[in-house]
Amino acid sequence: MDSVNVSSTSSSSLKSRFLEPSNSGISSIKQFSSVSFSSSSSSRSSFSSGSPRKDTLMASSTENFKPKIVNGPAGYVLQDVPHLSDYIPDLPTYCNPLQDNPAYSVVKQYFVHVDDTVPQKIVVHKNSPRGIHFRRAGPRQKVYFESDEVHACIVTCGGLCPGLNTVIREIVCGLYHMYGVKKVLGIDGGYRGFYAKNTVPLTPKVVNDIHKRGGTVLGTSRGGHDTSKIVDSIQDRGINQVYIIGGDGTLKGASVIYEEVRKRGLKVAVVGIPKTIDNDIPVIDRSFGFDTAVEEAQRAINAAHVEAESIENGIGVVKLMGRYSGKLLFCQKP
Ligand SMILES: Nc1ncnc2c1ncn2[C@@H]1O[C@H](COP(=O)(O)OP(=O)(O)OP(=O)(O)O)[C@@H](O)[C@H]1O
Ligand SMILES: O=P(O)(O)OC[C@H]1O[C@](O)(CO)[C@@H](O)[C@@H]1O
Repeated sequence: MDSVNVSSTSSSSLKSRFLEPSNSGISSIKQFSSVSFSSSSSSRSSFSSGSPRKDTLMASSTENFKPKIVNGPAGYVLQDVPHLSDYIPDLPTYCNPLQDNPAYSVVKQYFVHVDDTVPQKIVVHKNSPRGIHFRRAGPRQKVYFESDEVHACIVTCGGLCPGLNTVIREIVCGLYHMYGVKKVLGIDGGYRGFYAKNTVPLTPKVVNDIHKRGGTVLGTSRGGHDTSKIVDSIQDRGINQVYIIGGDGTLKGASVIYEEVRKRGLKVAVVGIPKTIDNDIPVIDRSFGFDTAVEEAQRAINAAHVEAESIENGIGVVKLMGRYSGKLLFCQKP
């Protein structure tokens, strides 16, 4: 599926992707699913708490990657994320602009407390350690950038997944309307777009209708990750917030970009937004696009079922995406 999607987007220009309607994300799921092959996903499926995607991420992260572990009482472990304040001393903070937003200011306790964390395992025994926790996502009362100081960029890498354009749109509209950020740049065609391609300014007007289309309006690619060239480009363009949407390879790429940013002492926030059509991310219930993938796969299965029923000894075989996860398969109605 990935190769079908990537080649279909990489041949079109950044401008035409914004102008022309395309359904490449969803229709290519159909396209792939309607080709019949055998399914082996179920034999490799895993629903254990130590999901393969997470293990892969942890084990094969970049050489320099050292997890930030904080131990607390009763066996509490926080597997933390790195922060600008780890390497930039005395970083000033500012009040979150959301506090003046009429839509939010009336809601009490809207902000996430800096010490809020989420447990990996919800069920624990009375005497067992409290276990691994992750930082809770959400808006903080204090932020580290002033609105007019922010120059953000967004890049999409790896294979397609339904919902990529919605995520791009939400970042742009969220930054504009909620945080008063006016400078957001789209990077064309994945990581290599940082140094080899065009960029496009993203505004709420530009992204207004993109959530109705499949694929990614920014284009995507595999390969082309030259860390120092990417960080040179970030530095040259004065970018200080980098939103990176992609799978495990992309997030390993984000991790090395962060390492380089840290090494150079830059005030640049690197944000990884996990994309997987396989829904194999622990802790969260659903990764974006998974429900659409389930629905579209169901259509292919229904079509194969009709075909198989219509002839004597007919067999319909549908191969689904899912690699070691198998969740796409298990969510189908028989
Ligand atoms: N270990 C790594 N270090 C730096 N960059 C990487 C690494 N692995 C992958 N990348 C870069 O990340 C981008 C996307 O990687 P990849 O093709 O593996 O897709 P992915 O993000 O895993 O998505 P998918 O789930 O669709 O495969 C590519 O530009 C690739 O060069
Ligand atoms: O091309 P490969 O290695 O078979 O990988 C395909 C796998 O990649 C994904 O598209 C994304 O993880 C899976 O859904 C799919 O099973």
